Amino acid sequence: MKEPFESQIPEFEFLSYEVRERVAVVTVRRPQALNALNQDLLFELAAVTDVITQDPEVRVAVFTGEGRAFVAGADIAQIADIQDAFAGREFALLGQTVFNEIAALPVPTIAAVNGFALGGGLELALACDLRVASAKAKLGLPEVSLGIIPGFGGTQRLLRLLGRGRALDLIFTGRHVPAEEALQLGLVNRVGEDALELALELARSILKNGPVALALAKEAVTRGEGLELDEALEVEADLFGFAVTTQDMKEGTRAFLEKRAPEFKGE
Ligand SMILES: C/C=C/C(=O)SCCNC(=O)CCNC(=O)[C@H](O)C(C)(C)COP(=O)(O)OP(=O)(O)OC[C@H]1O[C@@H](n2cnc3c(N)ncnc32)[C@H](O)[C@@H]1OP(=O)(O)O
Repeated sequence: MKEPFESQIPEFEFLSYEVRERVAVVTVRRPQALNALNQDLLFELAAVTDVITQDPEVRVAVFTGEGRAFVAGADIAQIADIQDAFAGREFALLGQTVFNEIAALPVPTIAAVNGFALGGGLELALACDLRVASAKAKLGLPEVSLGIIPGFGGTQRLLRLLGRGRALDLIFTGRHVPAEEALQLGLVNRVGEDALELALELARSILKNGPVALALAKEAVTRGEGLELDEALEVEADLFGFAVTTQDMKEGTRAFLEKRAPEFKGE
């Protein structure tokens, strides 16, 4: 007999994982250190991406933090112990690999920024597709204040999201950007009282749509980002071609013509 999926979920020390109405909620739980990312926590984040990918229930994933921080960065005590350039590069590559895995998740991902999202914390949020923040959240890349640079993808993902001028403003000053300003900059998509509630509300509005179409749309945007426009448009056309072959397309178009809500199966 097949084991229920829940029994295959590993025990996490620094994370909790739960699924609420098809939304996976991953909560980073190391509140005594403002959820700073030590190496074990990074390994657990990598493991949880496998869980999300394999969990048949999950259609959207939300990442958030326990207590007053989302994630206050990589663990500064561990960084202080790094002895040479090789080990420093390995540390950056570890964080980049884990965040690449999060960025490559097939389902839409949302960072619910409930408090400080600094350094590696903002880099985690930047690896998600969308970011929502509570009004009290503060976001930034303060690495230069420690004599280092963002190393978990921040220099590249912030550049792509905000453009060179605004990215370098945040990277050079290392300042903590308040949520309202982050909204104006386009660093976050929405601001409200409670980041998790906001993320779940956003997830609900995504869940109404065709699951395969969501994955294909994410793939089109992701693959197109690094290409010339003509090549990127070819990728879009190919993925559109795939979308029209799905059961979800048949259901979505039929439901429209029959003036009823679609019932997508993700096939
Ligand atoms: C490649 C990636 C590189 C990086 O990510 S480098 C790290 C970038 N992040 C930062 O530079 C932020 C560091 N943290 C802070 O600046 C402050 O915290 C805050 C402004 C976020 C909050 O300040 P306050 O409210 O005064 O709290 P508190 O007493 O500083 O922090 C509570 C406990 O949390 C620990 N902690 C906070 N951030 C980190 C961290 N990133 N790494 C390791 N520990 C951290 C502290 O040390 C302390 O611990 P204790 O109570 O034992 O003194």
